[in-house]
Amino acid sequence: MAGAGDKEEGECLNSGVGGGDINDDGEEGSRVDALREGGCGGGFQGVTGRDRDMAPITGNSIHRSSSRPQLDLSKAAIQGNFEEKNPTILLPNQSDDISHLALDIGGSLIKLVFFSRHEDDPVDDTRKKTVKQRLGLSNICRRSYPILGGRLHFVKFETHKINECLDFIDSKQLHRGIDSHRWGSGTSDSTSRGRVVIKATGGGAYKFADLFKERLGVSIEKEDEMDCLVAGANFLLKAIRHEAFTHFEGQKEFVQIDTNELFPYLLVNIGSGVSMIKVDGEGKFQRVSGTNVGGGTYWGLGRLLTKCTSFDELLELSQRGDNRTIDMLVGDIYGGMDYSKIGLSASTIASSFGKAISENKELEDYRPEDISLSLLRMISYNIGQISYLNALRFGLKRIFFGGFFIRGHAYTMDTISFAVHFWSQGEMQAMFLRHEGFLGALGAFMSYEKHGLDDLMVHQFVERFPMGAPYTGGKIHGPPLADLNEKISWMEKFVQKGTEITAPVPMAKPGTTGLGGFEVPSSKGGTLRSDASALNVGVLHLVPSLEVFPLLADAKTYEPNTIDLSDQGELDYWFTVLLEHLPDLVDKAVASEGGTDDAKRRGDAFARAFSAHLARLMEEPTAYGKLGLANLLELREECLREFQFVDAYRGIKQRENEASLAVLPDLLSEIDSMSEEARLLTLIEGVLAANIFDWGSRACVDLYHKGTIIEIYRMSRNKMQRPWRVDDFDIFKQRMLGTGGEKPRPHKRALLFVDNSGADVILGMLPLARELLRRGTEVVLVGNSLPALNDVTAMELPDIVAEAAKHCNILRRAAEAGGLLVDAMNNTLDASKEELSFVPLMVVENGCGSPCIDLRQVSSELAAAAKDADLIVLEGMGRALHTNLNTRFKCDALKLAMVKNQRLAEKLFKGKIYDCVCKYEPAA
Ligand SMILES: CC(C)(COP(=O)(O)O)[C@@H](O)C(=O)NCCC(=O)O
Ligand SMILES: [Mn+2]
Repeated sequence: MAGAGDKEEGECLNSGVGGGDINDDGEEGSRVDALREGGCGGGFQGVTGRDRDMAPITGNSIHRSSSRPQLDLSKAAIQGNFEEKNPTILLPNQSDDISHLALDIGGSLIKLVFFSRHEDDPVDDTRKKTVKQRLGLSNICRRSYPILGGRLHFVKFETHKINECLDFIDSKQLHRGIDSHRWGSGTSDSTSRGRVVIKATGGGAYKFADLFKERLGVSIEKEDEMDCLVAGANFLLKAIRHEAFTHFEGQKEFVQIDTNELFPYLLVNIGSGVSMIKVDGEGKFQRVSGTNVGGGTYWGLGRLLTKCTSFDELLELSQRGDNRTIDMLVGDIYGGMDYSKIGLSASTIASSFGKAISENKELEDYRPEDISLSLLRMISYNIGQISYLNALRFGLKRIFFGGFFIRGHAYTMDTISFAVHFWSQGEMQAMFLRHEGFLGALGAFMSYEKHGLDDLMVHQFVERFPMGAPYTGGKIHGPPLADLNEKISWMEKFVQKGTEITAPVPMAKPGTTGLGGFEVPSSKGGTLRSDASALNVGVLHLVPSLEVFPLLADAKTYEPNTIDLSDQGELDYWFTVLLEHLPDLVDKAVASEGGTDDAKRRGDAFARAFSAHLARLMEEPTAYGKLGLANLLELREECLREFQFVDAYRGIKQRENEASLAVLPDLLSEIDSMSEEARLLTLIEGVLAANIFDWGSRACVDLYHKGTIIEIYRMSRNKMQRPWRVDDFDIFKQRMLGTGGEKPRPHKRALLFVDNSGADVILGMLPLARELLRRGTEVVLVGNSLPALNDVTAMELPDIVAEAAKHCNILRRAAEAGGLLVDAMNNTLDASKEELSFVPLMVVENGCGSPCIDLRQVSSELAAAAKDADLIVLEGMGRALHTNLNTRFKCDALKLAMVKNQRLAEKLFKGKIYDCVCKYEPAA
């Protein structure tokens, strides 16, 4: 792996180049030693005191590896104990944002891909340290990954406004993060040293090279367009889960591509002209054909014939067109009849624009809308047909279409798909790519030598859809805005300027003619933006530490979402629920930030951003990839974070924690007075009853007005009545307590996925954890990495456990053994065997900030903890019902939740609100 052990020259410097935290990585020890001694040539001069104030070391001073981003090592200092094997090194001058960029400069659009890296928060988290030791994670650290985390941004500009693009690069200083020796030009000879080189492809890479030099002082290094297209397509198809989709008869469906079965395929890139490339592997391809009738033809002819001033306008016109007025149809020739013998319906186009020859009409007599549609159909069919023929020629079954001609336009895709389907008689599939226009730019980006991106896997990418990106009527999709104020003012402007994306356009199911294709576009309406791809592409977060949860019985077929939102009824319902929640959530969020004017402004911007997302998704539910309820709930949290609401339920969580901790001792002594059997039932009842504290449920929030936390908790417990709606308790009890006097062996390690703060975790899950500990099972509490609603986070859990441990020896000893009690920390790290004989209670973060959990992408901590686990307890609606209800695990799994939504109860269990679910499934 191109990581810490990279074999390139400048080896000793590599340790610095790869990242600031050299701690925890055994491999880096020698480099740290070198650093201490001021070794390794010039690279570490800043550390040893020589040239303390030296500017960032440039490529000139040392031959750098091109494999990783540069770090500014000036004033670097070892933090803490010098004797420690792998001390943390502080790099005070390291900017938190290192950027890299590549371009595809086409005839009409400039596509820009850039990478920004943010340093991790250097919080000295004692929990993490001990957990790493406990779980044997000490050798796992970011440094063993090929690259550090960061974000990949996709932006486009119109080529004739190239100055806007240059301004953008300049304002973000994107070209500063690059030098030819790091994100290598590949030509590391002396002539290129010190030169700032940007990789670019497309004709504009030649045409505008001087302008780039003049304006930004950078050299453009041209990359072959075909190489880039293929590299970009291969990357997307391997790295992004919901990238490729079919679009047939108005229905978009994502296709899961097995990377082992990706090749060969035909890549059809529709730009101004069209290239058809047979792709056989990584870097293995051949341009087998093409056609000069492409996007440029549509736009050029369209401009002449309709006087449209932009491509998007032309496409938009087609939405309202009827090509029958201008195209000669089979029916026109056959007196309104189908020519069914050869499979042609009366409405099949016999000759594009053919009617114009027999009618005594001038250009002005035709509606521009009809001309545009006729032209669009002509070109799309033609491309579809030639693609089919080429796929046939080489025996290829899959054809991927890319390029900005498509523009996420439903009708264009349907037309191409129809042609491929029709000619191949259903044998071949036309597929489209969500990042259709960025293939070249991505490929140019990939051509920087060994940035490690190509080593990453699908679970290490998280796509997010920030709203802080200027959107101006489908023309320019500008940069994501980092500055909060800018973001908010953009949101304000957005609302003033236009309501394009807040005015959803229903997608009517298209009428097909059965034999010969569609008569009119499937999605009509003047307000529909033709460039539907505007908000289809998010920011790609690269999180190298994410892993697939190892206990999934079948990771390949895993589907986190239980409810299918492709059902319109479900979608409408959940959209309404989320919109109804919004005012209350904004109030809570604003209050959590002190209710200041600034907080109110941010709250307003958040509400607008989230509503705009919902509107966009109403318009096209699959715009951001396959849509599930979990995505919607996470999107809400992401929007809050985007407008800097760190923890909207902070106050509520605190209040409920305090109230619950106060009654915990009484609950524990009540539990302790019971028989083993009664105790187990009471504990499970307790978890279910306490799951009622859910601020994401409208019904529950209404309930909270009716009593204190403790009153509601008591009421909920009193109402517990078996059998529950799903009741596997007896099977679980049998596994735990055995039958006929035979004691089963306790589980070795249990992972408890906790849910809400307050009573839920303190009076529900902690007592259950305590019981498991008492029985000799190690317990790992799995908490959220980031706040979501009133969920408890992994960061908050140690304090809660510490408070609870004051009243309970079992919890105290286990927490000590697990390194959760700060006072006991030092003892624990070098504790005697006797002290460690207690089974530990640990805390790990789950890697997400959502009320639900997608187990394809969890923290490395959780994945490591899972290796020895033989019991999983998933708690709450989000984690056990909305997601994972049907998930099978390699170990025993208990799913516990109270259903706090009437519709969900009906839908899933034919039950009613406040029903409980206790689903137990032994190892698959
Ligand atoms: C967001 C939630 C999944 C959180 O539930 P939890 O996981 O805390 O049990 C849940 O509150 C929910 O599905 N709410 C839906 C909205 C409503 O019923 O009002
Ligand atoms: Mn919750």
